[in-house]
Amino acid sequence: MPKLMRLVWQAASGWLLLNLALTVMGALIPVAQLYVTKLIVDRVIHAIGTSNLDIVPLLGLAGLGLGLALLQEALQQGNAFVSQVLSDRFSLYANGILLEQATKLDLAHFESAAFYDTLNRAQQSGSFYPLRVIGNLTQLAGQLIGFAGLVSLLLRFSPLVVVLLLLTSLPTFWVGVRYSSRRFWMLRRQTQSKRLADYFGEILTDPAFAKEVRLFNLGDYFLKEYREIRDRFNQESKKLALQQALARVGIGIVASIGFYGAYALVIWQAVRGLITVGDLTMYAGAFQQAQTAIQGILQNIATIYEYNLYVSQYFEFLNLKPQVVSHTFEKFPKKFPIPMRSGLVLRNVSFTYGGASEPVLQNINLTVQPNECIALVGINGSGKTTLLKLLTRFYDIDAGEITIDDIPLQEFDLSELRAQVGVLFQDFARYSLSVENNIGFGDLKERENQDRIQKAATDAGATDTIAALDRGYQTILGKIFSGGIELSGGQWQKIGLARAFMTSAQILILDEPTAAVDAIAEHDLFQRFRQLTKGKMTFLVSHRFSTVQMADRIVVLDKGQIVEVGTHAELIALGGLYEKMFRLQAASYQSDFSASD
Ligand SMILES: Nc1ncnc2c1ncn2[C@@H]1O[C@H](COP(=O)(O)OP(=O)(O)OP(=O)(O)O)[C@@H](O)[C@H]1O
Repeated sequence: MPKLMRLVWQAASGWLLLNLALTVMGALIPVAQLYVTKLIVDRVIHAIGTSNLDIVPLLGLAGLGLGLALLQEALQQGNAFVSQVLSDRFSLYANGILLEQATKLDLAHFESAAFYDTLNRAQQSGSFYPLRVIGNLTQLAGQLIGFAGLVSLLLRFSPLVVVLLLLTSLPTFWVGVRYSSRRFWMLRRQTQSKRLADYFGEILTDPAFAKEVRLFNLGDYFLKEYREIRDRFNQESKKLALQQALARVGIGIVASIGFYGAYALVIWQAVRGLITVGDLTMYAGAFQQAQTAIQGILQNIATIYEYNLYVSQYFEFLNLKPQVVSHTFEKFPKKFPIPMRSGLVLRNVSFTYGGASEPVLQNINLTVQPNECIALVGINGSGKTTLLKLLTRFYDIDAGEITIDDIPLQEFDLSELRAQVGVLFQDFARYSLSVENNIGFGDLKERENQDRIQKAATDAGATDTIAALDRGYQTILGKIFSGGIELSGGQWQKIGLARAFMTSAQILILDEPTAAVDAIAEHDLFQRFRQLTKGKMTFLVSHRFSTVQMADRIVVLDKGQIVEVGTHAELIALGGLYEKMFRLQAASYQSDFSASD
């Protein structure tokens, strides 16, 4: 609760105070209205009894009643406006914090189902429930003040009535809390199934799946799965709602007994002449309002309790901590050497993915000169991408050491390190934004520098692709937004490559960036890449040996270990795994050629 209060205060302190003030003022009006009604009734009865009607004070009281009613209406409308502004401000603030937190977390978080459960719950809870808690709290403050006023009226009549009122209202509270928490735990339990249903929904609506869904006729299957899960949720919800409704019937009976008991008492007192008819009207009204108020208060507390459970899910997400941080030397991180002198060294490096039982990389030893081009080769799953991800500290290693100019990677500021390692991954991002943005994001400060962007596009061999687009660099890519143009896989790769060329990083990594381009284009591209990156440390992963041969040295990985290192000629002469893979690919090309002959 204090955390939440701080959050709302930071988001919109002025609007929160205004909301509170208007609610409290609005709560006092019904009490004043009751008192004015009593004064009117007493005057009328007095006038009837004495046949002496003094109309002016009566009109004054009626005017006061009207004024109070108008004021209440104005306060209600004013508060509705204030609540809307508060709500808009807060949801923007809370969502912003959630997204900010998401950008700070590790890549490893995005590879865990538990993380997605937490994120999903935070997204569901974050924008709605915190404000509901605040709304209910201000409402509660108003209710308590209004209730105190009514109680002070009732105490003049009988403390017993107040006790009766409290006792007959307690079951409301109990039922409220019980069913709120049951509903909360039900929804929490359903998180993963709900995500699965959402996922099925996404498959049916996401363009990435649209082709296969039609081709394999998967639509009905996913729809059925979706409906089954949602229907199960509906059944559970219905069962709970029915139990809650029955419990509420019981509460209603208890409350009615309380109300009519007290009402009888008031009438009895009036009949005995102990109170005036005005008092009778006031007490009956006060009792009814007080009962509604206390039930409202207790129900409100139960609701706050329930909403707080949801809010805790929002904070659960905000409490996640990234593991990979610039922590060790936060105050004085080492400067990344520009230029690098001795280069990169991996010493006995081992790494296991979180949740995996076996290490994916074991005992890796490798030294790379600042101007060297290294090709990584190995069968699928041998650990090539993982090794490259360690260089950007997407994960921290379990054992060994990775250094640049003898400085361990952890001693650099994380963002400075990442600015020095430019990567184009296999699964690079395709932003459904302009070509200019897609390339410019490679160096955010230069994203409007047309010359840099055009040079990067030229280096990546993307100029022909861009020239063919109607709006050139301003063309929106992808089909999600109006006017968007979809590119082929190879064209997208060139755009991605141009983004990698935007960076002024000293280490450049291309992880199978050319899988979707043809062999000739790949050969051209790597030749250009070699020229452009002369003097830089570069890594490339490719399954095409014609490309791999261009590297200064080739590192062969097998089951997470380096098994061979050398030039193409050396490795062929060695007659090991590399030679075998090379021979197999050459043979398949030959058979392709002879088949086409
Ligand atoms: N995020 C991850 N979490 C857990 N295991 C992973 C993760 N990424 C990869 N792996 C596992 O690590 C091993 C090596 O994967 P990696 O992607 O490094 O191989 P690769 O050599 O680049 O393969 P490819 O040639 O198919 O791209 C594989 O067995 C894979 O299942």
